Formats: sequence, C-alpha cells, structure tokens
Amino acid sequence: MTSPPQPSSLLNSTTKELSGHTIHGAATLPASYITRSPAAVESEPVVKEEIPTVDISLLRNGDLHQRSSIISEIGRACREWGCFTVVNHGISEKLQREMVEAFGGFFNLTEEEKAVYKMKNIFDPICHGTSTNLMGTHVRFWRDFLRVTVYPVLYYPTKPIHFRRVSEDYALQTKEIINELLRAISESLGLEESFIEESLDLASGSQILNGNFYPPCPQAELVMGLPPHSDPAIFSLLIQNNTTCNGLQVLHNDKWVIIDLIKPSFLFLLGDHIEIISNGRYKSVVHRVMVSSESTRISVGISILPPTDVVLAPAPRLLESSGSPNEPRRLTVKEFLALKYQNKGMNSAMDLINM
Ligand SMILES: O=C(O)CCC(=O)C(=O)O
Ligand SMILES: [Fe+2]
Repeated sequence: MTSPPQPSSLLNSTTKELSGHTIHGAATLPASYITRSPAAVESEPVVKEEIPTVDISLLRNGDLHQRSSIISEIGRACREWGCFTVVNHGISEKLQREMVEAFGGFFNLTEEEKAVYKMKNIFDPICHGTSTNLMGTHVRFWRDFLRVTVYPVLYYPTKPIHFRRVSEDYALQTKEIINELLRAISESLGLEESFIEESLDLASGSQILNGNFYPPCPQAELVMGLPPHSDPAIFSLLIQNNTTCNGLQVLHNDKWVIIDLIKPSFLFLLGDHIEIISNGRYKSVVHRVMVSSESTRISVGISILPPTDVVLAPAPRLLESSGSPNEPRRLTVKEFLALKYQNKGMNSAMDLINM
C-alpha cells in the first residue's frame, strides 16, 4: 500500500489521483479545495423543479403550425430559463452511452498516459487538465476534464481505442441537431433562420467535445466540481453517465435547481454568445456542479464555437428596441473571453459588452 502523499504533492495531483488517495484514507483535502462553508451549504436555496422540455422532432417533421409552436417554446425556454431538456432528437441511447464511456475510459488511463494531452494553452485542440480555476484565483475545483476539437479536424486521444470512432459519429449526428436549434433560436428572435450561423461565421468555426470527470470526494459538501458560471459559448448539449449524483444545478429565480439529466434526453445550456446576439433578451444560464462522496459523475458536452476573430454584437434588428443609452461594444470572441476571465466570470455577458 502506498503512503499518503504530502500536501505539496497533493497540489500537483489530478482530481482523480486525489480521490484515490483520500477517499479510503485521510479525509482532509488541501485547503484550496474547500470553497463552501457549512453555513452556506445549510442556507442555500436548492430545489427540485421541472425545467422546460422541447420535442425537436417537430422542427423536422411537424406541420407549419407545430413547427412554429415549438419555436415559440424554445424562445420562451431561452428567455425564462436559458436551458431546457431536448427530447425526440433521434440520437440513440447506445451512442450517447458509448460517448460517455469513451471519456470514462480516457479518465481511467494512467496519469502518465493522460499527461501527453496536458493543457498548455486554452486554445489547444485537445487538452486534459485538472481542478484549476481559469479565472485565476488560488481556489481549486473537484474536476478533471478533456476537451477535444472534433471539427474541422478530428482530434482524439489514442486510448481508449474506440474514442475516435465514437466521437466522429457523435459529432456528425449532434451537428444536425445543433443546426436545427440554431435556426430555431434565430427564428424565435424574429431573425432570418440563418442569422446566427452567418453572423458568427460558423462555416469557419469548430465543434468541441468537453468531457468532465468528478470522482468521489471525501469532503463533498464543502467543495465544488465547478463554481457558478455561464459558458462562453453559443450553447452546449449535455449528457451524463448513469450515476446517483445529480450534480448539475442551474440558477433560476435566485434558486439552484437540481438537474436530473435522464438519457436519452440532452440538456441544452444557453451560452454567452446568444445572450449578446439577442441583446440580453435571452440569458446565458448560470450553472454549477456539486460532487458526491460516493459516485463518480461524468458529463459530456458538445458545442460549436465561432472563429476567435469574429465580432460578438447584438443583432442590429434587436438593438433598435433595446432602450439602452450606450452603443454596446463590439468585441471579438477572443477579446470577450479575455475580458470574461479578467472579470473572473462574475459579470453577465451583456454587462461585459456594455461596460
Ligand atoms: O458537468 C456538468 O454537468 C457541467 C459542465 C460545465 O458546466 C462545463 O463544462 O462548462
Ligand atoms: Fe458550464
């Protein structure tokens, strides 16, 4: 049996290593992981509530009336929640399971094998990282991640062996749903259906897979998998493994709503880019991740990103009626990301644009 590592080496460990070292032994984590006080845990409003559900088969196969009523439902969900459950999307539960298992297989490789993909730059097309907070503080979170660009070039870890085939199929099949949702969201804002696609030059953009790994944690109540944040993205579609831990929570009307992510549905999470295009009519959803002392949670998100030099700005048609006294700033995707990190993710996307 190996002896428990010293505190300094714990700080260089991945979350997975730390979980292995602590869960069966000493249950004390390095102080930088403790981000919640018992009093805060007690007093936070956490509730179970049903979030909107959208049947997207009706975008494809419904008659005109059904299609327009689904577009209104998508609009309402984006306005009131910034998230919804996507059902009847046509992707098999088998492919979803294989995708989650492929990420699980990667996270369970040895630390040496995973280190090949260690993040050097946040724009690396494939990168693995752990616990750190990109917002720049000395706080750490209970999560390992692997981010992989799957389009226009398919990157993949060489192990597990089936990662390549599964991620290629998954990227191809989800792309259709992503495109349908992009068109529906544009229409729901009263814009041409191709507006978002064209204004963000998505034909030159990329498609990204994000795998998150949250192993059991001995002090689960006091740590966070991910702190409250909105995604600097257009939107993501999320799935998770079969776990007893419903770790994801979204902020709605000042309460944290626990998300029960049941396969084969996807969870749609609206990101900052659409908040900006919609001139704040739609809000990117603030969400956070809690962890469990017993089970491992794996989540996989897929999203598309515009080229980093594309300008993020409200759609001109939505600007006229906004009533805002100032012209919003025109920031490129790259500048927006830098500003978001500079402000430690504390401001909404529209606040950053209007600053
Ligand atoms: O693990 C989750 O459910 C959410 C992950 C997440 O919020 C992210 O990767 O930005
Ligand atoms: Fe997120």
